[in-house]
Amino acid sequence: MTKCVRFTHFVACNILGCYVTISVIVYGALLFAYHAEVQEKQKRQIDNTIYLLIQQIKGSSVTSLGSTDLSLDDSGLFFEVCHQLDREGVKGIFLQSADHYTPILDHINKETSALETWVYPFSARNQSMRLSAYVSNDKVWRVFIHRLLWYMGLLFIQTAIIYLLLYYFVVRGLGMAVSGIQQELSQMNLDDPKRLYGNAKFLRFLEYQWILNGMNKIIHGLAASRRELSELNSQLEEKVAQKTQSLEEKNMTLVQLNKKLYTLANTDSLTQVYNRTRFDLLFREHVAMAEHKETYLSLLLIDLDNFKRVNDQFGHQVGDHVLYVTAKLLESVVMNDGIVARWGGEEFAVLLPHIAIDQAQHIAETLRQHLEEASFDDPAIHITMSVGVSQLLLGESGMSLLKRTDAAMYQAKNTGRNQVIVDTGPDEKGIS
Ligand SMILES: Nc1nc2c(ncn2[C@@H]2O[C@H](COP(=O)(O)OP(=O)(O)OP(=O)(O)O)[C@@H](O)[C@H]2O)c(=O)[nH]1
Repeated sequence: MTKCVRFTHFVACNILGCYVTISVIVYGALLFAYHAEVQEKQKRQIDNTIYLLIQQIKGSSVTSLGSTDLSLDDSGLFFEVCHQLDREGVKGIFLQSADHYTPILDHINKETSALETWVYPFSARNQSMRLSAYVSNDKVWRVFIHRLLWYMGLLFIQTAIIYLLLYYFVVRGLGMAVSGIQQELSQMNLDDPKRLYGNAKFLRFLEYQWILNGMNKIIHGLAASRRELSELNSQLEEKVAQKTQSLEEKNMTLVQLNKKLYTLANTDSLTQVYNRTRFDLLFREHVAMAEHKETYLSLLLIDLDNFKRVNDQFGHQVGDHVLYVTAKLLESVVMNDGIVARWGGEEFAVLLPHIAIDQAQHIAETLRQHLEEASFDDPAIHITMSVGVSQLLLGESGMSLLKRTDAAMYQAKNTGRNQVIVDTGPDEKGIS
């Protein structure tokens, strides 16, 4: 808005400048004409004065204006006219004969006798003389300057009125022109831009149309860019979503593979119970925990009896199946009370945290009975187990526990198989 006002000033100043220049020229011409008119008027006035004076003094009628013929006899009259004109402020007085043109002003103010001396040469020649006079420049200039001031005042007032009118109409016009656009812009929706029409009153001005066209171009350009940007954005979002989905799928696959890897690393592939590596780790952890918290920890080591015969008699595949069924049987009996692992070959280990040796013995006996009674695909298959049972003693190492349990298991093997041998400590051993 400030810029508009400055522009208004610019326009107003230019128009006013032209107006003032033209006015000065017009007023100058008027003044020039007036000057000539004043001079003419003054001349007529002087002539009139001279005429009246002569009439008054001479008492006779004079026919011509502007010049007065005087005879020598009128020399007295002549002096009186001269003095009277002098009093009126007439500066230039000329005495003119047929061949002579003499300014006599200076002589008027001198002694009358001197003037008479000066005039007499004319009278001696007995010529008629013509008296001419003009008004002093000072008087003309006074009138002229008065008129000039008057014109200047008039010019000033006109300029001020025009300036105010211009200012009012231009500012108001610009305001109205802009407010039309402003209103349309405030309701503009860049997703579906309408064409700007502005204020209809100002459409006949080219500049206004140029501005509107320019703005319409910019707005439509903006809307097009916005649409492109939005399309690119949605494409980008789609791509990101696709990538994310693919990454999630890969991640899922990775998690599953990781799980598989973990299972493979920790599980025996045939029996699907923990393998020896995993069991060793769990065994160390539970021994440490039991020592630390002083809780029970019992261990069963199981060896299938005469398993070689099963292999030899029914084949390795059947042997494998028997191993698998045995592992499932162990798991079903132990459930969450312990950890079942394949110790190696046809041997299994069962770790029983928080379980004392009596209960461990009971579990071992249950296992033994279940396997003894178990039936396989071929009814001819009959399998039993020898079990060694022991409990971690206070201050005992894991290795010692293993050795004692292993020894108990071998004892069960060597003393008839299909039995449970309990190792309660360094001194005592029990058979069930
Ligand atoms: N089918 C099969 N057989 C196995 C597997 N691992 C070990 N064996 C067999 O288990 C048998 C173990 O035989 P031995 O060490 O003589 O023991 P045993 O025949 O059970 O005799 P005792 O232990 O003295 O009662 C061998 O024949 C091995 O081949 C296995 O994963 N699958």
